Amino acid sequence: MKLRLGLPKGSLQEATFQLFKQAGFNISVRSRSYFPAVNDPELEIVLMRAQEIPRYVYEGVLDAGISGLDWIMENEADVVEVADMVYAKNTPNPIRLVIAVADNSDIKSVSDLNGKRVATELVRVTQKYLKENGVEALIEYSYGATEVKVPHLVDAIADITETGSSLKANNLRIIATILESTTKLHANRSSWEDPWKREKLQSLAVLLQGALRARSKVGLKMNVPGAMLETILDVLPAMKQPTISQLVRSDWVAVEVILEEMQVRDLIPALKRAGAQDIIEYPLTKVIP
Ligand SMILES: Nc1ncnc2c1ncn2[C@@H]1O[C@H](COP(=O)(O)OP(=O)(O)OP(=O)(O)O)[C@@H](O)[C@H]1O
Ligand SMILES: O=P(O)(O)OC[C@H]1O[C@H](OP(=O)(O)OP(=O)(O)O)[C@H](O)[C@@H]1O
Ligand SMILES: [Mg+2]
Repeated sequence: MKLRLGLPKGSLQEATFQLFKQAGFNISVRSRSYFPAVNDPELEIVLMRAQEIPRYVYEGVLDAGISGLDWIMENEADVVEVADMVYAKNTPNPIRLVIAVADNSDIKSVSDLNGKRVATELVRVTQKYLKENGVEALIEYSYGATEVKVPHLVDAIADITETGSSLKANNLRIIATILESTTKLHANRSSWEDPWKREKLQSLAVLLQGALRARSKVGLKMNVPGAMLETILDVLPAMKQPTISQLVRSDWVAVEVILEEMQVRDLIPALKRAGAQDIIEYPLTKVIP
């Protein structure tokens, strides 16, 4: 038995392959081949455009796939969300589909878009949003490079923003957010009813989400004189229950804790001051709660 899984070519490809590698799946693509090899005989991977994956999952050509919520909605694909995975092309954050106009435009809010031209790759989602806001605008499909069309070709665009650099480079100003989108592992409804496929998808989800969760965390280990232990425990973040182990033939203990990487910069000097020694920090590959 094999699970047929669609992975996105394009913006999400690199980030997705890296995540799979961290989760234990090595995917290798030969140039121009859309069926990459993977070190799991139970997976058959197909590389496709993220725009189309939800539709093929819905139709059952694929058992499951990875694409953004934006394309699941644009395709109106009735699929099962197996896992929400918050990563994008460049950052570990959600992306937004926004409406933007030229910095110096008279358009201040969505209601000013009546009768205006709007270019977007996500025509249906944009149309629905404007309709809900009582706006009638001319929405045209854009094949990409959408930002450059303002102000000469269109009055506004609805486009994805992640770091904001494309908007900034083209002197655009956001007037509304249509939706926030994250990357979804999603499945075909009948594939999800198949016990083997469901279990395979759930295992995949645990590994992928475990890998994502591990990215912002690190492990910290140190040796502490027994007498200093209470002071050290006061310094460590209150929410954590550190593991304490006795060092052989000594009254020292080893203290181990997993925490947010962001906390470490302040913590290590404080631990040192409080008497900890041999402090080591190590990266984590997976964290499964
Ligand atoms: N910075 C980003 N810009 C655009 N899409 C992004 C970004 N980060 C993540 N995504 C997600 O990637 C998917 C789009 O992927 P895909 O690669 O098929 O299109 P694309 O990036 O427009 O391709 P291309 O590179 O040919 O323009 C969407 O589901 C979107 O949510
Ligand atoms: O906020 P940012 O970090 O700048 O990312 C957003 C940009 O990335 C995507 O473009 P893509 O690379 O897919 O090119 P395209 O416009 O040709 O589709 C998206 O359509 C935006 O243009
Ligand atoms: Mg694009």
